[in-house]
Amino acid sequence: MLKIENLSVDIAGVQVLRDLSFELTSGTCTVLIGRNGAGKTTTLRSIMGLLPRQSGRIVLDGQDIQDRPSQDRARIGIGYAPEDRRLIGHFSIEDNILLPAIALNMPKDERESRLAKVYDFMPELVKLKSRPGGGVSGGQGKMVALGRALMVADKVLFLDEPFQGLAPALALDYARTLSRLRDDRSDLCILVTESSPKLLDSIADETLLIERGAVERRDSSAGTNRRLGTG
Ligand SMILES: Nc1ncnc2c1ncn2[C@@H]1O[C@H](COP(=O)(O)OP(=O)(O)OP(=O)(O)O)[C@@H](O)[C@H]1O
Repeated sequence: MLKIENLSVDIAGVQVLRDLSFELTSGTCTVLIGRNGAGKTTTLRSIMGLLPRQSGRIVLDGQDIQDRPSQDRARIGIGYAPEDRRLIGHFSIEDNILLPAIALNMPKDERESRLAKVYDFMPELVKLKSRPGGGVSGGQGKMVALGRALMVADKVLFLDEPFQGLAPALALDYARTLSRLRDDRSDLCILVTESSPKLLDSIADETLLIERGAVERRDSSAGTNRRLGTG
């Protein structure tokens, strides 16, 4: 379980996240919905340790991780696919997928067994593996970015606006892949950000709304929004 407690983050002297608190549970998919500029990317980047926080705790399976260096996030099992896919154009797709494992100095056996699991789960990546990173479409790139995040995502998977710019058929494929992942991986907390909830309605176990850097939980059964407590 990942717990975010009272996270506040300023960027350039402006408060962007305000006392944000929420929890992610293993085996579930949480969707963080918010309009442009609401703070979705800032939330993920802050949890990844890529932005400094003013206050707040980040607790993974009972351990405080907020003061650990950002490069430790992958080591402790958090996979992250940023909004811009960040594939390296002159590396092969396979090397792009392997990048976090290489960065962590993972032993070759482990790297290969993790890669085999990613290919098992996403066989469409096998066909692309020899292509250069710069030689795939936007939608294929999103799949590669998901595979790369899965290389290290033992506990948590963050996907930042994965549907943005995807054609409807590819978006449906991506949503199906996500749905399988949610069903297959009871050990994984999944957090997906989106500006529109439509595609994710069927796989969201919980939907959080973020507005001007503060989070609300949408209680779909009651049809109301409830501001999350700050304690
Ligand atoms: N580098 C920066 N400098 C100044 N302000 C920033 C910076 N990065 C983000 N912000 C501000 O922080 C707020 C939240 O931005 P963020 O990118 O987290 O939103 P978002 O919900 O992910 O939006 P989008 O859907 O457009 O990606 C916005 O008001 C944005 O202008």
